[in-house]
Amino acid sequence: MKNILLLNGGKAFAHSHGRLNDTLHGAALELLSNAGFSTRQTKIDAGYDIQAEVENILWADLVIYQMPGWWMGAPWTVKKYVDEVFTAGHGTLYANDGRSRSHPGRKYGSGGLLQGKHYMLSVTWNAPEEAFVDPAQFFEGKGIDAVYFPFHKANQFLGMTPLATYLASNVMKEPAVDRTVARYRAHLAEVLGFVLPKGGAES
Ligand SMILES: Cc1cc2nc3c(=O)[nH]c(=O)nc-3n(C[C@H](O)[C@H](O)[C@H](O)COP(=O)(O)OP(=O)(O)OC[C@H]3O[C@@H](n4cnc5c(N)ncnc54)[C@H](O)[C@@H]3O)c2cc1C
Repeated sequence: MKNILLLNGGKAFAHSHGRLNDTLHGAALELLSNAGFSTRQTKIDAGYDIQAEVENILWADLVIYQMPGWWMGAPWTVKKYVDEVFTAGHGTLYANDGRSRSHPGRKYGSGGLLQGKHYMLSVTWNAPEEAFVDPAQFFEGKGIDAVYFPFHKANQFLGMTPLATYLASNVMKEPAVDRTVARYRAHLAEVLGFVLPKGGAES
């Protein structure tokens, strides 16, 4: 894995200020560039060229989505990015929906052209960790990836495979930004298989 596209889905709106997502995005960009990866970045809320984003995804071996949890999923700006960029990628990001005329009921979702590439979610939530993992709490113990099931499936429709999700929870009541950034750096080093530079270990 060499080329990494970092998508910053942070946005200032209501009680989200976008700063934590900017901070995590910036920390990842710095860490991964220093670790020798080639990086490109897009701040979605600042605007983007749809065709250039298709090219960025084709260039990338890994796409990282940094975004806040808004109403149980991705912000509308990130959903719009997916709708615009993935749709423009018909013929390059995906060939078709994967079915054949002889078996119209089978293999839906297998027409992606990005086999061998990966994507990763890094998400910030007001909800505490327990809300995701405890069967008695709001998300019924289903975990963060169940909450993002359609978002995962959109990326898998292109043929990409997920890397482990990074969840920063309780970020409004207890931001603990230094610890959140340190955990994220450790997560990136672990999933990408490199050693954190000295002083960069989880605190
Ligand atoms: C429309 C909407 C819907 C939402 N829906 C949900 C939902 O369904 N579930 C849920 O759990 N949450 C929900 N939220 C909350 C949302 O997930 C959080 O507001 C968001 O994750 C915070 O990310 P941010 O980048 O905007 O952080 P910010 O608002 O920028 O920062 C969060 C805190 O961290 C501090 N901080 C950030 N960066 C730094 C830094 N570099 N140094 C020091 N301190 C820093 C800030 O001062 C603040 O206290 C929703 C929010 C909105 C606006």
